[in-house]
Amino acid sequence: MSAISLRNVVKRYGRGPAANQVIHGVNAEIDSGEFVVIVGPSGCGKSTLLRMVAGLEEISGGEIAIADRVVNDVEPADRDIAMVFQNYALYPHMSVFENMAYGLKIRKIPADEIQARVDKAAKILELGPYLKRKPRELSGGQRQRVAMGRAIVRQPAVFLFDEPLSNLDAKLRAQTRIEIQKLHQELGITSLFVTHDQVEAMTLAQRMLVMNGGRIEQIGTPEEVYQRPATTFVAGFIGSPPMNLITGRVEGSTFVAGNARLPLPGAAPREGEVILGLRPEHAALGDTGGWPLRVEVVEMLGAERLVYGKLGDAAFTLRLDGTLTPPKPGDTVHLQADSARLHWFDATSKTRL
Ligand SMILES: Nc1ncnc2c1ncn2[C@@H]1O[C@H](COP(=O)(O)OP(=O)(O)OP(=O)(O)O)[C@@H](O)[C@H]1O
Repeated sequence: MSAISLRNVVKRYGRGPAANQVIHGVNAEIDSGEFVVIVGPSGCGKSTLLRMVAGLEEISGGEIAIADRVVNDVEPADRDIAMVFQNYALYPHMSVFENMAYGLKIRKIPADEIQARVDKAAKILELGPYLKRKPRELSGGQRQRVAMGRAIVRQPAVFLFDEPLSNLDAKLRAQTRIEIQKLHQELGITSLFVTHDQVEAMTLAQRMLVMNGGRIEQIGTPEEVYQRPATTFVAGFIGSPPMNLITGRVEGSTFVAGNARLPLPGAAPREGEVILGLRPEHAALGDTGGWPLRVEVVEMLGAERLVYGKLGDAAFTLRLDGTLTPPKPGDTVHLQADSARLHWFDATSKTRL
């Protein structure tokens, strides 16, 4: 059974010829208990898609089903979902307990049941000592946990998260990511999580849905998306620093990019115009031969070093173990790449060959 089905989902803002289409026929099936992350750059339509699942935006075309029931015309309150927002949306005049209990109270859940559910959620989220405080007396991370607690007590079929970590500092964001993972392992509730942060997407997702310009570029596990990106967009978006992408021509066993002639370590999928991809972490330094990289800048990041340079005219980034003796600006180093690590894309359609 699919917990959430998106079938040819379309969104237009406005009507008639002036309408602005922002979602162009999205299809996806999310299994019961799955944690799926929608990731993509600002403006790609991920919040719009999530808000359509929540019922906060009208669906202009296609169908959305939750637990096999089409919900296009179902009110948000009747969709059996709970949403956690970026700004937490807590009531400032209510205590933590009251914030968590509010949604249950208006549903006329008996008081002892409310008490039991809030106590359980507070225990899971370690909010017990703060139940009497007001939101202003909490840290950002604690407020975020209250927002999650409010969603948990509802016992919904689906959790929807709209960039819930983006107001936290880097350290707290990493901690909260781990808490969300634990929560999912414990409760097993189907979750749809929106973020523009690819690290957040990679670490949280069982499957990720990579969006660009209102379309899905790829759906897959983090491993699939990292190891076999379906398009140059995905190749450049997932992974940090991004994959090196070089446009050129395959001529026999040589890749010609501008004035650089790079010997290929294995067979290319085709002759002629292509885009060659190689991740910064997948090139090694050799003694001679290989690809000559002219070093321009070297950055020390602690565990690793980033080397920025040029292969002919093409920019190239190399990631090295921080303990290795680094090359210096002005040096030419010799890159070795394993044939299995090369990615090939069609130069026109930008899809994987
Ligand atoms: N109410 C609206 N009226 C008209 N256009 C809108 C409206 N809301 C969003 N859009 C447009 O729809 C597109 C998708 O917006 P959306 O907020 O879904 O993107 P996003 O991927 O979530 O971006 P971000 O990460 O910046 O929040 C954008 O081009 C945006 O300008």
